Amino acid sequence: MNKIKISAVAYTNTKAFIYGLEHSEIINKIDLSLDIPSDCAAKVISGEVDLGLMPVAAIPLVPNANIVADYCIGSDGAVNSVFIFSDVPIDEIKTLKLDAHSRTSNNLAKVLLKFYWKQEVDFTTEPLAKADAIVLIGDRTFGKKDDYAFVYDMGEEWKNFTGLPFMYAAWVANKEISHEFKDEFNAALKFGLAHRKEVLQDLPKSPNFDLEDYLYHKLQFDVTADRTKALQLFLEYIRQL
Ligand SMILES: C=C(O[C@@H]1C=C(C(=O)O)C=C[C@H]1O)C(=O)O
Repeated sequence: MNKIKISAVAYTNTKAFIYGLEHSEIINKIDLSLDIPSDCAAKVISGEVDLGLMPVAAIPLVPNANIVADYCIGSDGAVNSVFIFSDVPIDEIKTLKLDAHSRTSNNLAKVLLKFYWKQEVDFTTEPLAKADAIVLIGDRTFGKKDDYAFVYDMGEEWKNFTGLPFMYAAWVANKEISHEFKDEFNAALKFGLAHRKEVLQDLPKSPNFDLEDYLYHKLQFDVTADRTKALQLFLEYIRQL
C-alpha cells in the first residue's frame, strides 16, 4: 500500500498530535514530515503531500480541499503564541513586519487591523526591514511578552472582535481520503491529546512560559461548530482584504 504523505507543523502546539501518530499503528501507513506552517501549506497546495496540518488561511489555494479530522489547532480567546509585538499602541502602528513562518496569523493581523481596529498599515515581509510592530507565532514567542511595550494576543483580539473562538490550522487533504483511514487518524490524534502529560514531561522547560497551561487550556483542539463558523467568517474577511 502507498503511504499517505503528511506534513505537520513542527511547533509545540502539534506535539500531542505527533505523539498520538507515533504511538499508533497508523505510523506504519504514513510518511510524516515536520515543517514550518508556511511550508506545510506549500506542500499541500503543490500536492507534494496528501494531507497536512496547515494554516487555514491557505485552504482556498488547495485543490479539492477537505478537512479530514475532528481536531485542529485552535483557541477560545488568548492562545499565547500568536502575537503582534509592538513598540507603539495599535492606533499608532504605521508599519508591520509579517512572520515568514505564518499564513493564518499574517492574515489575521491584516483582518483585525482593517476591520476591527480600522487602522491603515503598510505590511512588509522583508526580514531586515524596520517596522513599528511585528507578527510572531509559535515557539519563538515563548517568554517574549515582556520584551515589548505593547503585546496583542490575536486569539484574544479575534474573540473581542467576533465573540467567536478561532482555528489557526486544520488537517486538510487535497484528495479524497478513505473513511477507514480518517477513523484511524482521528483515533491516533485523540490518543495523543489524552497523553499530553507524557508530552509535557518530554518537552524542554521554557523560561517565562507555562507549557502546561498552553497545552491544556490556551490551545483548544476540537473542530466545533463555532470554530468552523469562525473559519468561514475569517476566510470571508480575507476575501475582502
Ligand atoms: C497557535 C499557532 O497556530 C499556528 C499558526 C499558523 C499560522 O499563523 O499560519 C499556522 C499553524 C499553527 O502553528 C501558533 O503557531 O502559535
